[in-house]
Amino acid sequence: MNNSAPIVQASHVSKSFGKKTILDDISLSVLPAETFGLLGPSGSGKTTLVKLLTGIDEGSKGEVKVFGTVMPKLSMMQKIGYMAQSDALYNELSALENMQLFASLYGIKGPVRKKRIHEVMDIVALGPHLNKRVDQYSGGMKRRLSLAIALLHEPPLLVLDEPTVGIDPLLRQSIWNELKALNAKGTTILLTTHVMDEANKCDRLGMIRDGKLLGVGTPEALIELAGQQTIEEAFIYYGGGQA
Ligand SMILES: Nc1ncnc2c1ncn2[C@@H]1O[C@H](COP(=O)(O)OP(=O)(O)OP(=O)(O)O)[C@@H](O)[C@H]1O
Repeated sequence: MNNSAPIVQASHVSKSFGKKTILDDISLSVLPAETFGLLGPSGSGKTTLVKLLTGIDEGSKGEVKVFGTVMPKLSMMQKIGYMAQSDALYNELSALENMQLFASLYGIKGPVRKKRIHEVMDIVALGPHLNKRVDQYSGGMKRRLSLAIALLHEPPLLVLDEPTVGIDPLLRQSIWNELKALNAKGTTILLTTHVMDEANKCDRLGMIRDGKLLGVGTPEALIELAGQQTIEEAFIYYGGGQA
């Protein structure tokens, strides 16, 4: 694989549940060290697509490659940090115990484990709450802990499903700063959002509605091509409506 080869490549991917088509012939590439945002309303198929791209689920048609490997492939989990939309946390354990559990799954041990846990908990501003049980965490704190777990094994690809839902604006800004710092160090980020101002922070966007990819490009290019002023207007335009 050369340096500019896509990190994620979806070719003509479709997914149906029964007779219902949820994703319809989606092709897209995520490039090294970019933040690629999947923007779409609730129910448009973002989570379903992300699950296919991470190999959690398999498409009905088409092919997904991550780092040049055809998915799904279990061993790729070492290279992917995945933050699901619903938090996969052990509520009766403390944050620290949750982190230790996930660290051991990734083979991170000893002093490295301790250092890394403190690093990622600082990123999400949960350092002072390390020993608190997760069932005493707020919804936003659980989101932040899930993000910290996704960052734990320093994966070269981060896949984040609605990472900043329920997080206050100040912390959201600092998480975005961190995501951009990770980009600068070479980490590739694929995230989903339905928030327009977050979409503007992505290097490139894929606009998705009713399981169809309406357009892919930089926010500026998508706005300009649509002859509109904002991402929101461009989204309506690509969806066939009047902005
Ligand atoms: N296992 C499943 N069986 C049947 N239908 C499903 C299944 N999973 C998802 N769907 C349907 O697929 C569609 C897309 O769902 P998906 O969760 O991918 O959307 P989304 O864009 O992530 O929405 P949200 O932002 O609300 O999470 C929805 O209509 C949903 O009901």
